[in-house]
Amino acid sequence: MPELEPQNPLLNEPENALQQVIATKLARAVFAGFEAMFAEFLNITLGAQSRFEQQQWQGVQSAMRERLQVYERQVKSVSEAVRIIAFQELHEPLLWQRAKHIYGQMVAEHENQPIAHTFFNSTFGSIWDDKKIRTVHLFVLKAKYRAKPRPFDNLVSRISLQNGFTHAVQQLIYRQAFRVKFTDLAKDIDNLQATLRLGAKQQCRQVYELMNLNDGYIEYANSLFFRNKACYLIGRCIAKNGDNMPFAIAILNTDEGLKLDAVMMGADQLSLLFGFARTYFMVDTDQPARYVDYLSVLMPHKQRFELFNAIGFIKHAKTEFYRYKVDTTKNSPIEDKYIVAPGTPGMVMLVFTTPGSDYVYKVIKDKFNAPKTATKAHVMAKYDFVKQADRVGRLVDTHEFRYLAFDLSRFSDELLTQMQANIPSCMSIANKALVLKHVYVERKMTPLNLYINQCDDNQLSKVMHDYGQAIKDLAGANIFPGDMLMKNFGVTRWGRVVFYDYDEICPLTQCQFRQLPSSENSFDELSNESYFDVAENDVFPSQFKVFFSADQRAFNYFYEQHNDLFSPEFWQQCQTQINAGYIYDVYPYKQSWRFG
Ligand SMILES: Nc1ncnc2c1ncn2[C@@H]1O[C@H](COP(=O)(O)OP(=O)(O)OP(=O)(O)O)[C@@H](O)[C@H]1O
Repeated sequence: MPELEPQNPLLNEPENALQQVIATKLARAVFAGFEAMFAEFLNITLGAQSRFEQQQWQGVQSAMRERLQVYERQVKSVSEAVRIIAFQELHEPLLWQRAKHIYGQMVAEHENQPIAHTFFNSTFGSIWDDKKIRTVHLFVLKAKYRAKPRPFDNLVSRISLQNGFTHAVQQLIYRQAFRVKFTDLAKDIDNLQATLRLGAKQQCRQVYELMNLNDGYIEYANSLFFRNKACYLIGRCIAKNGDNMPFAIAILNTDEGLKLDAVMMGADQLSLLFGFARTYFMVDTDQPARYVDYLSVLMPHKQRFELFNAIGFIKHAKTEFYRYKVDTTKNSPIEDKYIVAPGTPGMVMLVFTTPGSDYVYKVIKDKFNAPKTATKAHVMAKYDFVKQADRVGRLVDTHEFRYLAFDLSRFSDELLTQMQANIPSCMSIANKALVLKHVYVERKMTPLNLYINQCDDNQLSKVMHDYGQAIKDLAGANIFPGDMLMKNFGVTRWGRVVFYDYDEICPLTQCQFRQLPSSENSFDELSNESYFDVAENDVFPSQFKVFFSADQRAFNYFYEQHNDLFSPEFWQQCQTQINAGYIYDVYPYKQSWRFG
């Protein structure tokens, strides 16, 4: 056990010897919980390769859900232990300050110190009333809690180009050990090396020249990245002068065997793979923070919290997000105020952002506008459902925060008025801070209903194609958005359509898709009352046309490409496949990038 620093003023009082003993036990319990959490998380992750090799696609989905439960389960178990250990001193702030200090020393040299810090914060948060939590009890903002980038040399391997680029590419693939064989490795390697050469020629001249001179090397991450039905080999081609081109090679396990399917090159293409609407990767490493450092080198514009999130450390990602939020607010001009998010105001959510921010904040309203009848708990359950779902690149990831503090001076008057009217029970103002008791944070996009106003014909056709494809991808993943109006979808900076309004979302298999019965009496159809019985889960695809009532041009493009969505048969067929256990292929790269 590390010695406590004598200079700590808290520890100089002899009468506190007992508290010191208890604090040490607390710290040890939290540390043991952290290690147990990490081991359990890792064990699930370690199974990813086997599941991939055996094509256990249902198992992939359930492992993903299972892994999402690990952290909270361990926090719960530790907090139960801690309640016994701390007994009547459980809510003694000084005890926790001591425990934090001891814990800080215990994990000072730990490989995963940043995540261990977050675990302490979570345990503390699960015991204390959120209102009483002060940053002095947490590892959050101070510079000393922020991990500096560390070397990642032991996470990667390098292959010299001295025997030629093609040889190095061969080596890169030969070194990957799988139980399943490649169907046509020679062809795959040929495709891969030709595509990498072309990519380097277009994106990174220095790398291209050295490929031709057999100079430089290929570097790759020793751990593979698994997600859904694919596995990714990630690395970069590096020229002698340090210029480099990152890549991610997609490997599929088809019925005929393994196959290299595509390669993404350059930070922008890799970003698509690590996008915020995708499920988390399984990366079998016990050094996740260093992996984040490595990924930051490959994708410098991705924030650390996005990368922690991408590899499944979603709770620690929240700590990192909080730091990012505080820093960006501090560094942004004072005029960059919080305003109501552009677009159609929600009936359920109050949504705000700043013009310069990449994020929106969503708070559930105290009362929902008609015709919404759900409850707060119901809406939260829907957001939870999405968190557990395979988001297939079409559902924005959300991060749930409690008691998130904002700088009050940054709120526009209009937004404050709206907040006071719509979310009074969820906000409190103290001194210079506005605190939200519960808020979701998600990536900002351009709402589709606004996006189409700026589109020329070509862009409109493209985005309508992707809108329909988004609905189809979701259907394939057993998700029915419920409300498919354009205002509920956003367009990313890559032009991808992603859904973000979750209060009516549900499993596709729970819906009943029906043909609209034709009326025997022509007056029936004009009546305001339904002329046939409608159950709560009935859906009439022919009525989806109303989503476009405001824009005939958009409807025409949509209908041209996706008229199957207007018939019940399309949806029923999806249901049959889902019920038969089929899992659709969803590629995080363009069809045209596939090797074929
Ligand atoms: N991720 C996002 N990026 C940009 N704008 C967003 C985002 N999420 C929501 N908005 C904006 O906020 C509005 C309301 O959000 P959302 O649809 O989630 O709320 P809601 O109350 O559930 O809506 P509804 O009334 O349709 O149920 C959207 O119409 C859009 O203009």
